[in-house]
Amino acid sequence: MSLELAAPRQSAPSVADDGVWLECIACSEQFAPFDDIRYTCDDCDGLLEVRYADPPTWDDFEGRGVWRYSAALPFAEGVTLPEGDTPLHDVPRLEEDIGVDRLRIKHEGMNPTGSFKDRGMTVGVRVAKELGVDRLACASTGNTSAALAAYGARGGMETLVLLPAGKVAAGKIAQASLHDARILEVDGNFDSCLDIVQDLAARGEAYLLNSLNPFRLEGQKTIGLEIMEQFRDEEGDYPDRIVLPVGNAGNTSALYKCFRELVQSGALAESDVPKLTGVQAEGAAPMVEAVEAGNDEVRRWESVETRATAIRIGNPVNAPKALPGIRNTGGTAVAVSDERITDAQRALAGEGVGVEPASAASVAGLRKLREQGRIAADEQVVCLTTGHLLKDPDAAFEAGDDPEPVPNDTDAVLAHLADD
Ligand SMILES: Cc1ncc(COP(=O)(O)O)c(C=O)c1O
Ligand SMILES: N[C@@H](CCOP(=O)(O)O)C(=O)O
Repeated sequence: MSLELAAPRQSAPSVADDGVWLECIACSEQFAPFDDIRYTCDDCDGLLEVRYADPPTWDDFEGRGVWRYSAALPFAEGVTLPEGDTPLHDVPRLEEDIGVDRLRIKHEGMNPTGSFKDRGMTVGVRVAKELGVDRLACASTGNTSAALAAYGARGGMETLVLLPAGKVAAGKIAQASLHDARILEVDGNFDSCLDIVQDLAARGEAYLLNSLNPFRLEGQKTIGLEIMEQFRDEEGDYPDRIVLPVGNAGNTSALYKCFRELVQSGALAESDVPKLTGVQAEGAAPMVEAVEAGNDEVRRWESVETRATAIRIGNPVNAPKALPGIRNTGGTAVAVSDERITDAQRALAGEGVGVEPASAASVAGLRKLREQGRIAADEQVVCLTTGHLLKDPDAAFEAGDDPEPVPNDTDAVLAHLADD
């Protein structure tokens, strides 16, 4: 395994604010974190990362939720609902059925707005306040818009969300609507919505809070910190592998950064870093294509389709951060059919864990990789489930059984039950 992780601690450059700065992952140019609004490098347009002179160790964390990890974040507190502290479920039947030594489900659908995006928004909206911006904006397949709307409302700020028309699950639009976001439905896919939001941001019309914003990923990094602490406390060890759905590849990037910082601070041995394993739907799998072909760049897919609308994404903007994360941790990537996703959604529901289709992709991917022999039976695995079942009620109805009409009479109900 070549982690390229253990870069020595850096002393803070002159641009740093309280030991925090932004650094381009392509050309290493450094920037002050809050003197100006930027999402990418001024010089080469590369992706930016938040860097710390002093990444923390386990003893530096106290409290609960995302802000337990404030020592690993740019601020001590944020605009909170609060978020994080999500369950790590055991799923014994699924574990046995798939055939791994341990299987745990980190259910991010249990965040306040029902997805992991809340972890990013609590930090991102805090940064927006620091920068003094007026209007927050995002492109979204649904969950980002729900989270932005809620956290924007919490922070008393104006929010604007651009959604691909007809391709966003009902629960998510309902959330954005009630939390008072201005919702624009674009006649295009998610990737074209993001192109427009990037243009608006470049023209100074809005502060972009998609995962291209490096501060969003700082909040999402806490998924990794929580998994490592919870798994270690319950199993006495760290997981061998984390399997997660991939859309814009923000979580893959955030988890990789989490592990790099833990190794940097001495909190984690390189050999204990879990293998990051990404799963995409077959109809929207540009990252899988790049991993399988050994490419350093991801080709944009202009046409994408999957029932898992949350990961219906053809141009993962965080690919330059996420591809090294998968490769350097010894992970892999796999594409799964919509049928496999629905089967996994049912299997999780059968263990009491209700997730939306994109979330079930992680379990579908794990099963496929086990069937192919690409994951060993002795592995301890955490699957990330990213959004709650109620986000997409239509998909839940399609995957579940139909209600049975019965007369308004107890004997008739008993007769109906006996009929089976
Ligand atoms: C429910 C859900 N799962 C997975 C993803 C993919 O996450 P990422 O974009 O961080 O790869 C998204 C959104 O992108 C999502 O909304
Ligand atoms: N699934 C996402 C797509 C946008 O991803 P982001 O992490 O870049 O905001 C969504 O819910 O909109």
